[in-house]
Amino acid sequence: MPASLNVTTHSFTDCDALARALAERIAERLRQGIAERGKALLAVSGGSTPVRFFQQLSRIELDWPKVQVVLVDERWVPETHERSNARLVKSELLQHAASAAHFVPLYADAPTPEAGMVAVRARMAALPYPFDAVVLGMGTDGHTASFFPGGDRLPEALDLAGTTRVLPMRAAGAGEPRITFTLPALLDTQALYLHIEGETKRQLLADARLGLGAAKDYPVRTVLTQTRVPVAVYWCP
Ligand SMILES: O=C(O)[C@H](O)[C@@H](O)[C@H](O)[C@H](O)COP(=O)(O)O
Repeated sequence: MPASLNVTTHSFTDCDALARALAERIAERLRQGIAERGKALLAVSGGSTPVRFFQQLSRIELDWPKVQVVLVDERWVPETHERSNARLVKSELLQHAASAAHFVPLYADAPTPEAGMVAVRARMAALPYPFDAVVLGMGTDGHTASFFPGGDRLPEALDLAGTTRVLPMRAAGAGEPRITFTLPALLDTQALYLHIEGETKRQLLADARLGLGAAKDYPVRTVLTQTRVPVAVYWCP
């Protein structure tokens, strides 16, 4: 499949409409997973962008007890920390109808991601892959998940031939140490979404897709140019 055909863009004039449409799309995927195999697995991103989408999805009725939710990446901080993605998922997504879903954290109570890795790997190995849906975000430095420019394990995380599912990641732009699903692990999915908002990110993504200037080295480019799974970009201004 030519790379250009692998990416479709869904543009919305208002971000609430995007959140509703994406939530409905993901709910449909989860329902399909439950219908086909009695359970569903969803991976979501942290950061600030997904809040409205989480709020919409949390109110959609479906068989939530059969849904397991994970994060594509996590900052290595306890759930009580304001930068914890788990905290965000619990307060914005696992509410209302979705409070019956089962959240599986990427964080373990250990001082470093390396020290917690055995526990986290075992937890993640027990999940029912493939994902029914993976929803990525993107930073203005071109990172997605914890695939940060200059990340200490970036080549390993992006290696499509790799077999490791989760990795620690450290990078100057990442703040605290992180833990992230690798790209091949995230591509083990029925459907892949990239949710971005704002003109800056739209332009950056376009540049990354075409490999223009500095954007040719942005980690998100590897997601856009892979041909294993189509990418549905959801964008609003
Ligand atoms: O933990 C995280 O930071 C995320 O999972 C990360 O990959 C996020 O999707 C981007 O940084 C976008 O973040 P914003 O939505 O805050 O711009």
